[in-house]
Amino acid sequence: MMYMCLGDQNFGVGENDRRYLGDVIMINPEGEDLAEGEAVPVCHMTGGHDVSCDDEDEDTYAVPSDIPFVENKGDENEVISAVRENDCLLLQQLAQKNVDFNSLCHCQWVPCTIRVQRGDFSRQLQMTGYAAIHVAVIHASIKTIKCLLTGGADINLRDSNRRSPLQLAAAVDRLKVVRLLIDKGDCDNTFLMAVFLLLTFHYEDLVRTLVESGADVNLPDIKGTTPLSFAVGHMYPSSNFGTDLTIIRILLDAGCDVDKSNPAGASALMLAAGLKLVPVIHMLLSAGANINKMDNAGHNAFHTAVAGQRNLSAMQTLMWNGAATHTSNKKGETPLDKALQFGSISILRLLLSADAAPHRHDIMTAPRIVQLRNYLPEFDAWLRQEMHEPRSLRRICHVSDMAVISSVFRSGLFKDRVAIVTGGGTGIGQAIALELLYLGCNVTIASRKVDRLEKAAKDMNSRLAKHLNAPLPKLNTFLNATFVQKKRNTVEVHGRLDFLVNNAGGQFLSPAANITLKGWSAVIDTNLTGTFLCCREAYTQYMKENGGTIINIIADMFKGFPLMSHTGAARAGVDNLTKSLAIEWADSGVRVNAVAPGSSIYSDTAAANYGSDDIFSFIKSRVPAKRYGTVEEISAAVCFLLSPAAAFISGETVFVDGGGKLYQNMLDIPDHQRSKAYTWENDVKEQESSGNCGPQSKL
Ligand SMILES: CCCCCCC/C=C/C(=O)SCCNC(=O)CCNC(=O)[C@H](O)C(C)(C)COP(=O)(O)OP(=O)(O)OC[C@H]1O[C@@H](n2cnc3c(N)ncnc32)[C@H](O)[C@@H]1OP(=O)(O)O
Ligand SMILES: NC(=O)C1=CN([C@@H]2O[C@H](COP(=O)(O)OP(=O)(O)OC[C@H]3O[C@@H](n4cnc5c(N)ncnc54)[C@H](OP(=O)(O)O)[C@@H]3O)[C@@H](O)[C@H]2O)C=CC1
Repeated sequence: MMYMCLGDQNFGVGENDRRYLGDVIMINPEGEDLAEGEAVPVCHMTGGHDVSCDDEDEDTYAVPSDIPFVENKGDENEVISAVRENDCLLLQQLAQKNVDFNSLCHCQWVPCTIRVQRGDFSRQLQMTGYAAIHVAVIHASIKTIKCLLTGGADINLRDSNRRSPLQLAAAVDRLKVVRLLIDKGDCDNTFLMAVFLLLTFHYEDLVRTLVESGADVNLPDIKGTTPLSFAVGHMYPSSNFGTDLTIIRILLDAGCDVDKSNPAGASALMLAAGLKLVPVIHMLLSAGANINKMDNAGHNAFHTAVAGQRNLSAMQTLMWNGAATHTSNKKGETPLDKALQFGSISILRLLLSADAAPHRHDIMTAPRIVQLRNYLPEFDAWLRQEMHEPRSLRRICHVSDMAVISSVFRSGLFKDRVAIVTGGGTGIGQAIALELLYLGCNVTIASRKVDRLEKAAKDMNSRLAKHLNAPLPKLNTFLNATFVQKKRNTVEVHGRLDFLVNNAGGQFLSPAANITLKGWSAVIDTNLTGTFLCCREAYTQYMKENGGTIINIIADMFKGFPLMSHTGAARAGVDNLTKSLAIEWADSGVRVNAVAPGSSIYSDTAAANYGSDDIFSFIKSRVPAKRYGTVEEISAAVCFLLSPAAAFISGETVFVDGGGKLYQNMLDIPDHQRSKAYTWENDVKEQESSGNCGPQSKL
């Protein structure tokens, strides 16, 4: 099988990539890593040729002189020879004689390579099996090309590498020829070609113009490749930023069918998963891509990510978004089977942590795993433990299910006090509300969903009745139409407000680049503005005159919060607000503190917010304690800070995170070469290339 070389980057093409990429692959400028079986160039022309044709006048004879000629004169036909000579007269005569302008040269081909340099780009092009039109778009003048087309040359004719004239013209950077061919409008799926041009030369305007003029953005090429999968298939794994993502955005906005498959049944999401394009995966999922769509062989995107190996970040992203992690392909193989074949410890860890390995019986004895166990005693010990430890998150959740209630604090500690716990109907907030009630406090829980609040209140009351050997404190629920309204109501009901626990909050996972203004505002309003309003009302309505204690639940965003930038910003705001209020309101006897749970406090509702438990299993591996935190552990810290034992603590943030903040960041950064070192040598070179106009500020 021949592979077509269009670009300048190296995908490290594996079997899996080939299946999806068809006959299009990238190679690096040195031409390394060519696919196995590819023709070896015997004539290798190199050189820094700037072949831009911007000064080419279409009616002149101008042909970029520095494009190396395709060196193959074997048995080229007379049409090709005329093209090489730019002999329009001869071409006209041949046309009159009805000579076929479209015959491919089938001779003893000597494949040869043209290497073209344009700015930082370098690409090479292997020529085999071409016709006059292919030679023309590389070597001939515009006039000759027009002659050829008038004489019947097919504008869409593919060379034996299936390249169209338009692709070739683009590959050697003959911009005027590109424009001529596009203007002719006959090119096969011009839109797909335009996407190629955008990828290669950043011709964004061209794509936008075509979209505006109603191009069919879903039209596949003759091999069934759609513009979207073409774009995704040509991206480089570190394409986190910049134009590459712009392309996907343009295509999606233009109405590309996000799930359209190629003939192998593969969707753009599968390609992105196989190529480790995490930001692209996010974009496609946000655009509604079917995460569990299968190709003809029964693989879904998760299979593809596993098959791509070293694709942990892609696998994690898919897992967090609810991908099925243990379905079988048509051969009956699951992702775990692949991991066992590869003997990949990291993939195995990931699958086990996510309970994606139901066929455990064969893990210990899989040949590659046996080898690894023999070589790596630590791995062997870890695996043995994994095999014997119950791992289901559900089971962990049941442990924390608060069927019983207890507290390390003395009973009656908060007797007759009054608290508001926002978000008190679920997870952490419910645990705080329950412990406060258990310690004698009257509590109002508030949130958005009235049915949830009422169910929670009923449940909490019945549990308290079983476990509290004292009169039940009051438990109210309040549906917060606005935070302000909620506070008024509570103050009226109990006549006092000793404690405010701002626990309500949340967010959704998303790369920052994809967060809409509405989404950003929703998270900032809920977590930062909502907390501020609650604090303000508690203070102005009651605590200013009577004192009180406020606890703000934030999050461990102190190393940044990648994929949760909105909440990171909001919670950092609350962290600072806590300090400001602690000082401003100190003279009213108000203490204000924050509690920062690590990102590992499991509750059903928290997990449901992310569509699955996977995010929590992943996080566990990044917590020094190597376990989930419990809602009781957060509640205990809150009760301590509310208690007199913390009377001298204000403006503080207490981390309850198993040491997580000292350990790893949640996001692995893919390998990349986008960080350019500053050295004096580079600095001098840069000055020289910019015309040496003296020292320039870098700011
Ligand atoms: C590396 C990762 C580490 C992860 C660590 C995890 C640690 C943290 C754990 C926790 O915090 S657990 C607590 C989880 N619980 C919650 O998050 C509570 C529920 N959450 C929400 O209700 C929402 O997330 C909310 C946005 C905070 C509040 O939503 P609100 O009701 O005010 O607005 P909506 O009408 O629902 O949405 C408005 C707007 O926001 C955008 N948006 C909302 N959800 C998503 C989403 N899942 N994906 C993308 N965008 C979303 C969207 O623009 C919405 O507008 P419309 O499009 O609906 O018009
Ligand atoms: N679990 C964890 O690992 C971590 C949690 N946190 C934070 O701890 C707090 C509690 O989370 P957790 O218990 O785990 O998750 P939950 O999803 O169970 O809790 C979120 C609560 O907030 C309420 N809520 C959300 N938005 C609003 C709103 N706009 N107005 C009023 N109430 C709202 C929800 O109720 P309703 O839907 O009825 O409105 C729900 O009761 C949250 O702020 C969370 O972000 C921080 C770090 C880690």
